[in-house]
Amino acid sequence: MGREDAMGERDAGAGAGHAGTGGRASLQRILARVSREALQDGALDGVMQRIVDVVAAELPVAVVSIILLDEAGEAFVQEVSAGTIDLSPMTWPWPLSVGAAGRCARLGEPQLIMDVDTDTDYLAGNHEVRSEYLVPIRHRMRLHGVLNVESADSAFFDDDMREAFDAIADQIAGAIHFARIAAALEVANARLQQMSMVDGLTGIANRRAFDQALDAMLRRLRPAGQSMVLLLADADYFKALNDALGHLHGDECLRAIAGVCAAAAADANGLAARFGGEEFAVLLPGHDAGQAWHAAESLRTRIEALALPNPASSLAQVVTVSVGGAVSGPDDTREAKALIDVADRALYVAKASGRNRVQI
Ligand SMILES: Nc1nc2c(ncn2[C@@H]2O[C@H](COP(=O)(O)OP(=O)(O)OP(=O)(O)O)[C@@H](O)[C@H]2O)c(=O)[nH]1
Repeated sequence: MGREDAMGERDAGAGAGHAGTGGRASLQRILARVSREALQDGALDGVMQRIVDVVAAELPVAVVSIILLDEAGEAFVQEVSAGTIDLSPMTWPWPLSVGAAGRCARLGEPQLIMDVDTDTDYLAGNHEVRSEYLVPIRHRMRLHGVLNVESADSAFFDDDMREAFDAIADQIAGAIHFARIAAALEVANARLQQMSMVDGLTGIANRRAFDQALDAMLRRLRPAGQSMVLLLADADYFKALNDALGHLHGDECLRAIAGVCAAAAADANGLAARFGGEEFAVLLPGHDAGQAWHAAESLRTRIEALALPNPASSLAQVVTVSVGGAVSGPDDTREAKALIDVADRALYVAKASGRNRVQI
């Protein structure tokens, strides 16, 4: 419905919310429309804009705006408005010590200004404005902002009209409350989703993220005619290390190994993951059989070069890893599981043939 339509309907039927049954019917219709907009899904800005648009379409106001407070409730930070006139722009943030809206927020009570020329707090935004009504937008104890309505008619804000705006402010408060909850939930969900993909000890991808990445990589690389390499690196004599130097030292070693795996993966735009326990996986997209051994050997030597003490190792006095690798060419039809199995068997061979070595 356009502004003209709304005015026609209002004039013919309801008398713009003034006393009597017509006024009640109009108020109910406006509240129903505001409520519909308030319940729409979407970002807060869009919801607020639709609400002021509805009010401006239904009532002959010069300006209707929602002035939002910051999270701490210490200053206004944003305004969405609609109406027939423009107001001069504000400077943001707008402190609560300033203006009739600031007074409304400070006192937490509606403010009726019958004649703007006599109110010392009124900030003149347009000389056509004669009267103003401001209502706190509060949900339970939290003040979200102020509903600001300005009129060119000094007699506009009668009891019925003020009652209507009080009710509209309540609906806006509910809309803002739910939009903010929805936004907070979205952030929390994204954070949970991210946490569910990360290994808590090392901060690199966990097994779930690895499985997804391997599937996605195979689906992406094979049609593009590219190979990839999967390396599984398992720390040697790790139980003995834990027994000798304690679990916390073991944890430190795992974090350091994860760092080397992550760097190796990053060099190839790949992914490093904690495969489980003291075992790590590195995915190297674009690597072929010719590069696999070199990549695995480089990983092994970089971890040995960390020189993390492992006095319990019969191989060296430092932490070492055995590495098993599998190569998947573009014509390979094996599933991810089969590829893991190949790398796992190669790892077993590396362990069985002495540890601290590579088997592809
Ligand atoms: N500190 C620490 N140790 C872990 C963690 N996860 C698994 N481990 C330990 O890693 C050790 C793995 O032991 P094994 O599977 O016997 O392997 P290993 O002693 O490294 O022997 P090889 O692999 O045959 O060289 C176990 O003692 C686990 O408790 C962890 O998050 N932190």
